[in-house]
Amino acid sequence: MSKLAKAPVFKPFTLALIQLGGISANKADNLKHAREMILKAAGKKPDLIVLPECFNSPYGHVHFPVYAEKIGFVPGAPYDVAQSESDSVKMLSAVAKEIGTWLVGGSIPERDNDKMYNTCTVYNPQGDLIALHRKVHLFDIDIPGKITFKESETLTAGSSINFFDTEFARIGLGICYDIRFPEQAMILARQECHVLIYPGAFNMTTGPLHWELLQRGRAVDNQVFFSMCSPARDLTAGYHAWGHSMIVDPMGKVLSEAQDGEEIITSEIDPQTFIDTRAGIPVTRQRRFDVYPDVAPASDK
Ligand SMILES: O=C(O)CCC(=O)C(=O)O
Repeated sequence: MSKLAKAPVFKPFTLALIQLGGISANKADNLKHAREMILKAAGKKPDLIVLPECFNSPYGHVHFPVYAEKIGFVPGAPYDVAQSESDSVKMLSAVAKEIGTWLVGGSIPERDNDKMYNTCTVYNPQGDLIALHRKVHLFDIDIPGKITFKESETLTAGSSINFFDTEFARIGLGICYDIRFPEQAMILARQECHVLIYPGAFNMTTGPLHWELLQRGRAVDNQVFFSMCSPARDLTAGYHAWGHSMIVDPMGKVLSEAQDGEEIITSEIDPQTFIDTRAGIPVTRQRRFDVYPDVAPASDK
């Protein structure tokens, strides 16, 4: 791994999550509504806006191939949005530029040759597509009588850990089921991320028990801010999302939480909490790499 660039100085900022409702079978309508909600969120003057997992498509195997878009992003290379074949990328880029705000574009089904991914794209306030994360851990679960889902029937897993730098923080990315793998969050934290953002869509079985627990757990383990943004619950849809989009601080305190309908929530992200947590409970300096293997990036050793 090449040496990591130094993380930006962590500065106060406002984070907004859009718990998007009304995701229908019509992609153009979904993009139009997402755009309207981004404009509405911008009225709260946030520095960073987040959309939920699978925001342009209903969630399900039958839908992924129909809604999948070619993005063609190559990490480290400039991306020309004007040449993009993705309507979602074009909309997100244009609206990020229009409002002059950082935007984490939830996720969409992405097609790359014969493979499909669950993919999150990130835009700077100039509208440039600057980062992309493909869900690393596919949602394959089977809880008899409750929920069976196998994303791997149609999707391919991503194979990289991703973060991006803003002028106020280093922000790590994951998508939904990725949260169940503490290693991913731990590596992002070791790569000096201050805030981890995972668009997600838990369900009515695992949501009530695990949604908050996992976010508070990852926040406390890593002493970072942690946030998941869900679609609103729609009982007429095939997949019933849990909702409850949430922002958690490094002490594990829930700063803001949505209910289950369409809603925009915001929180002030205060670096002092990050500093105080790490000073008061100094686990970042108490690790016993003599007892267990180090997971820090090789370049840091
Ligand atoms: O882990 C869970 O319980 C839900 C995960 C999920 O819905 C997803 O990855 O899309």
